[in-house]
Amino acid sequence: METCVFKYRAETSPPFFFSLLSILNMGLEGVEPSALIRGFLAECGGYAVVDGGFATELERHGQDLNDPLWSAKCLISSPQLVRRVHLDYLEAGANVIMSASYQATIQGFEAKGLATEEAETLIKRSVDIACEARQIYLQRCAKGCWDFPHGDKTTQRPVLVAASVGSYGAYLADGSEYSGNYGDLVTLETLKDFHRRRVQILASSGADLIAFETIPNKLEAKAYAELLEEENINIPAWFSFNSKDGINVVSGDSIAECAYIADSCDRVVAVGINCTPPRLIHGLILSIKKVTNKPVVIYPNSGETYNAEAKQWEKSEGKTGEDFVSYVGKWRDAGASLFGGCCRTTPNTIRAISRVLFDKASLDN
Ligand code: MET
Ligand SMILES: [Zn+2]
Repeated sequence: METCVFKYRAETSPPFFFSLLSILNMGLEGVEPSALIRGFLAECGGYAVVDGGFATELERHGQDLNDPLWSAKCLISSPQLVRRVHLDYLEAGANVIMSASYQATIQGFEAKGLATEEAETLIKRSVDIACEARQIYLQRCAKGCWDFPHGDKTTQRPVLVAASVGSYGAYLADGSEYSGNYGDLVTLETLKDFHRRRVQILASSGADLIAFETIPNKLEAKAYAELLEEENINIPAWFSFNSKDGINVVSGDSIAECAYIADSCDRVVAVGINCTPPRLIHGLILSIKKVTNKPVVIYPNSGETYNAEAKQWEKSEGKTGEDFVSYVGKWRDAGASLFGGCCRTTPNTIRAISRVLFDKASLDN
């Protein structure tokens, strides 16, 4: 297996690349996958920073993503902007950037008239673009062009590229991404067949891990876990669920049962929550910690609610926008290890999270 970060080793040679990434380069055979993420977290200083909202950041840059492909539309129309947004998150302090493949599906591209081969190339391209951004970023760091938001400027910050996988509901673009209700006709096999090819492509794309994001129900978590085993996927994965009530995932399935599915799969190295209001995160971390010792990843949305009729985001109760960063210390104390943002969070959110985690002064406050 080739991880695209590995080729930077000769140029940069930070200790990180000899430890974690040399293991990653060997694949998962013979290595306890959780050791990979723990090594990565140790290299990061105990906690890692994940990037922020990707699609909504493309929108902030003027893109109209009112399209079934959502952010994946920009893989065709604005690949430079995709790279730029990755770079903005790296510059803001992210240790993990997620590819623009969330809603990039073979079925979705084919519905736009693309050939299967073109669709597959675009999915792989999403990871290539993220890897290019990382290369540019690391080269700029090596030249000392950019200041690190934290830490020793002579040390390379570890950066992983995660290949994003959105749910079947995200592809349907019919609201089921946030209801988790696929109806009785959708079975475990339907979901595995839907995701299989994209997961295969992403597993051999050069990404360091697969981020299964915004998982709305137990069935889809089970489908991912079985796919990882059946296809012998040899890069690690994380499972991240979404919730509307802080108790269950959006379908009503219990977060404990969902987290247990993730815990039972050796290839899953972190479990968590994304695209969920910040005020619900604390309780969810505690519930997840009860069923797994795997690191917990959380990247809430800004706390605003999308009004589908008015086609706009509206303020809701609790802290929203940059204010939610004040919760980060509490989430860390509850046991989370990876922190970022989802929809409507920005590079400023990520910069602020990075400051809270790594700035000694703010930790003591
Ligand atoms: N990583 C994806 C994004 O920020 C997650 C979307 S959640 C609906 O675009
Ligand atoms: Zn989101």
